[in-house]
Amino acid sequence: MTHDVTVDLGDRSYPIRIGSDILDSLGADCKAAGLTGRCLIVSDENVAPLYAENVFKSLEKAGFCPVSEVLPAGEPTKCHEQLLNLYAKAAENRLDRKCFMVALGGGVIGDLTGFAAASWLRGIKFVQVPTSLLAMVDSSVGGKTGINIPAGKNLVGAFHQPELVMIDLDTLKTLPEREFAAGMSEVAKYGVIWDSRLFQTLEKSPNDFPNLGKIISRCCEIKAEVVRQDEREGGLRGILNFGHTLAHAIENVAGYGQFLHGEAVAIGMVYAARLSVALKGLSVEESERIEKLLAALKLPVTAPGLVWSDLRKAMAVDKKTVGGLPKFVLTDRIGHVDFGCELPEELMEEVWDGIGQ
Ligand SMILES: NC(=O)c1ccc[n+]([C@@H]2O[C@H](COP(=O)([O-])OP(=O)(O)OC[C@H]3O[C@@H](n4cnc5c(N)ncnc54)[C@H](O)[C@@H]3O)[C@@H](O)[C@H]2O)c1
Ligand SMILES: O=C(O)C(=O)C[C@@H](O)[C@H](O)[C@H](O)COP(=O)(O)O
Ligand SMILES: [Zn+2]
Repeated sequence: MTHDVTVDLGDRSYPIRIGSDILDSLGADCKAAGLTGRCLIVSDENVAPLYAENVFKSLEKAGFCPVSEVLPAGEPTKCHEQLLNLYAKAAENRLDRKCFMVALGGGVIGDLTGFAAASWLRGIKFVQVPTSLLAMVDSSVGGKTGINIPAGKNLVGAFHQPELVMIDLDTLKTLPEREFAAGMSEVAKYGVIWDSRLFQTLEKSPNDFPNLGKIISRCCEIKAEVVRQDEREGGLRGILNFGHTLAHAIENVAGYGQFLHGEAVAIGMVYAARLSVALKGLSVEESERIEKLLAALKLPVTAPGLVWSDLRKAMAVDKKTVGGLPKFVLTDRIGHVDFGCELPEELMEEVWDGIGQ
């Protein structure tokens, strides 16, 4: 059985299809979505051996002509060299404007492939098949695509919506524990920014998720609603960046290796919660609840060894920085946030000192 959440964007609307053991129907669903021609399936070295054959066969059976490209796993793959590599594959396989790409994997593959599709021939269609928890609840939905460059995280990219998002919950069975926890970080984010009941559900049993499908579906609903209201981040969409102002700086300064994105976001959310106590009247008790939940989800809540001046320098090139001032998403109570908040420099450093140690 499948369940659909719709991302409602007029003539660019698309379904997020959620179900178990549904990779076999990808080809038929792509056909139903009006896709045609050849397609380039992009995956990584961990995911491809597990799922690429199924996806390939399903697309072939539905009459498409698939070709595959398998990239190294991990954040460093979200770079311009791999983007050029995908353009080369697209050229070699004569991907024309009627063809499409399929991103099979986590957020790294989704962001990179989405940007390749957004820019190849000035834009061809693509499909997201997220296989990590993080990609299911966040990166595959909403059309933010892009790559990292040495100056910073996600600095080059485009808004380009997929035609379809296919979430096969069974693929989570092979996801490593650390990657699962990283995905739970973005799940907890939705609780803080939008849904206090979701936050409470996680608090009640942070190590056991009998209703994981429902939790994933709820996260997709929240993201779909935020994106419906503000596709290109003119305002409201900024709330999805809760914890990310610091997180992106941490990932960049640590060299995209030490911390997974979700882990950096967890540290960033602790930082944002503490800032919120100082500036938004968030109670110390609620700030501690956020911190306790993240720790219970097996996420890091401190980041020893990173130097504030390096982080501050990295923040200066973040895309949310305007006129040298980084913007933060802060919360006054669990379930509600404000975006675009500016802070005194001393406070930024003082609160960091409690986390960076
Ligand atoms: N576009 C957006 O809106 C958005 C939102 C959130 C995060 N992101 C981006 O997403 C990226 C992080 O995504 P991620 O956490 O999925 O990382 P990832 O793509 O590196 O995947 C995590 C790891 O798990 C492996 N993996 C994935 N699915 C698997 C499975 N089913 N079984 C076994 N192994 C599997 C991958 O090979 C990889 O090693 C970051 O670059 C982040 O910036 C983008
Ligand atoms: O979809 C969004 O909007 C988000 O902000 C989701 C974030 O979890 C994600 O990490 C996103 O890639 C951050 O985008 P950026 O434009 O701030 O780099
Ligand atoms: Zn994120």
